[in-house]
Amino acid sequence: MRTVIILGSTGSIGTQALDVIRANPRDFEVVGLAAGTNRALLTEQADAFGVDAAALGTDEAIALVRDVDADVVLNGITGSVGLGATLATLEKGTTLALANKESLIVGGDLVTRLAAPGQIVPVDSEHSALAQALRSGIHSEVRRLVVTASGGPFRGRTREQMRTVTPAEALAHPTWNMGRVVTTNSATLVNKGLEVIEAHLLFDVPYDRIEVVVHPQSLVHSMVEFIDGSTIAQASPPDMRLPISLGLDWPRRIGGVGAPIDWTRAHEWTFEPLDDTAFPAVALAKEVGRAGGIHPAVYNAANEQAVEAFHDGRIGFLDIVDTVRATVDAVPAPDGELTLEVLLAAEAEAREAADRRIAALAG
Ligand SMILES: NC(=O)C1=CN([C@@H]2O[C@H](COP(=O)(O)OP(=O)(O)OC[C@H]3O[C@@H](n4cnc5c(N)ncnc54)[C@H](OP(=O)(O)O)[C@@H]3O)[C@@H](O)[C@H]2O)C=CC1
Ligand SMILES: CC(=O)[C@@H](O)[C@H](O)COP(=O)(O)O
Ligand SMILES: [Mn+2]
Repeated sequence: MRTVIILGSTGSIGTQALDVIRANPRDFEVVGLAAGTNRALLTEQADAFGVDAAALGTDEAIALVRDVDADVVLNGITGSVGLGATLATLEKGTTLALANKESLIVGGDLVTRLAAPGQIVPVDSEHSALAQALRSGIHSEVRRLVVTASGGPFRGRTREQMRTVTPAEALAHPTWNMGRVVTTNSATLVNKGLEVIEAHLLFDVPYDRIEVVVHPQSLVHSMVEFIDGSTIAQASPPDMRLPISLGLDWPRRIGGVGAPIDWTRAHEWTFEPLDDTAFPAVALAKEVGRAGGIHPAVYNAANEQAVEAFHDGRIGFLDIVDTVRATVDAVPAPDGELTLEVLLAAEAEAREAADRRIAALAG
C-alpha cells in the first residue's frame, strides 16, 4: 500500500490519478489533495477518498507536502508555479512523481542537485517511455534519446497557414485530451521543446543526442537508441493512466491500468522529421537548454504569458513563439551564482518583458 499526495487533483492529470487509485484501492491510499481554485471539486474528492488534508493554492500545497507524510507526491500542477512544491517534496525526501515538467525546466540544476538518485519518477508520457526503455541498458550504452511528438493539430502547415488559427483550433489536439496550457504548447511545439530540456535534465544525455521525431498516432511514446544499433520503443494507446500508475509505484506495473494495442487490427505507424521552419520552438528550446542558467526559465515564463494572451485574444498564434524568442533575446543572464532568488527574479523579468511585447502587439 502506497500513500499518495496529489497536487493539481482537479486537473487532467489529477483526476486521472484518482481514477487509477479508485480502481486499485488495495495498492494506494490518498493522504493529501491540493488544487488551485476549484474548491467544490476538491471538497468532493476529499469526501470521496476520505482525505483530511486538502489545500487550495500554491502556499497551502507546499505546506501540505511538508506537513503530511506520504510515500509519493504526484505534482500535477500546471505551470512554473509548481516549482515550490517540487522543491518541498525533494527537500522532504519523498518520491516525486513529476508531471509538472515546468518546475524541472525552470529549476534546472537546482532541482536535479536536490534530488537523490531515483527520487524523481517521470510521469510525462515520453519520459516515462524513456525510463521504461532505459531499463534495458546502461547509460554508457545509450546513443540517442528519440522523443516522439504528435505534431499537434497544425502538423503539415506552413507558418503562413497558421497565422489566423483560433484558440479553439489550437485546443483540438489530435490524440490527447489534456489541460489548456499543455494542449496549446503541443500546437506550438513548445511542449516538445520543454520535453527535450526535461529529457536532458532527467537522463543526463547531451542535447546533440536528443532527437525529436513526429509520430502522429501517439502510440510510440519515445525510444532509446543504443550503441549497437538497437532501438527500444515503448508503445501503448495514448492514455495517461499508464505513466501515472508507473509514477505512483515505480517500477511496479499495475494490472489492467490501460488497454493494450489491438494487434488483431491493421495499423499504420508513421514517423517524419519535424519542420523546424514552421515550428521553431524545439530548436529554440535546445538553444536555451544548452545555454542553461536562467534561460530555460525565461523561455517557459515568456511562453506562459504568451499562451494566456493568445487565449484572451490579445495576440495571434504565431506571436506565441515569436514572443518567447524575443524575450529570450531580451533578458540577459545575470552575473554570479545561480540561486533560487536569481531564477525567480529572471522569471519575473521575463514575464514583464513578454507582457511589454504582447501589449505592443495588441496595441
Ligand atoms: N494532461 C496531461 O495528459 C499531461 C499533463 N502534463 C503536465 O502535467 C501538468 C498538469 O497538466 P494538466 O493536468 O493537463 O493541467 P490542468 O490545467 O488540467 O490542471 C492543472 C491543475 O493544477 C491546479 N493548479 C493550478 N494552479 C495551482 C496552484 N497555484 N496551486 C495548486 N494547484 C494549482 C489546478 O487547480 P484548479 O483546477 O483548481 O485551478 C488543476 O488541478 C502540466 O505541467 C502538464 O504539462 C504532462 C503530460 C500529460
Ligand atoms: C501526454 C503527454 O505526455 C503530452 O505532453 C503529450 O506529449 C502531448 O503531445 P504532443 O506534444 O506530442 O503533441
Ligand atoms: Mn508529454
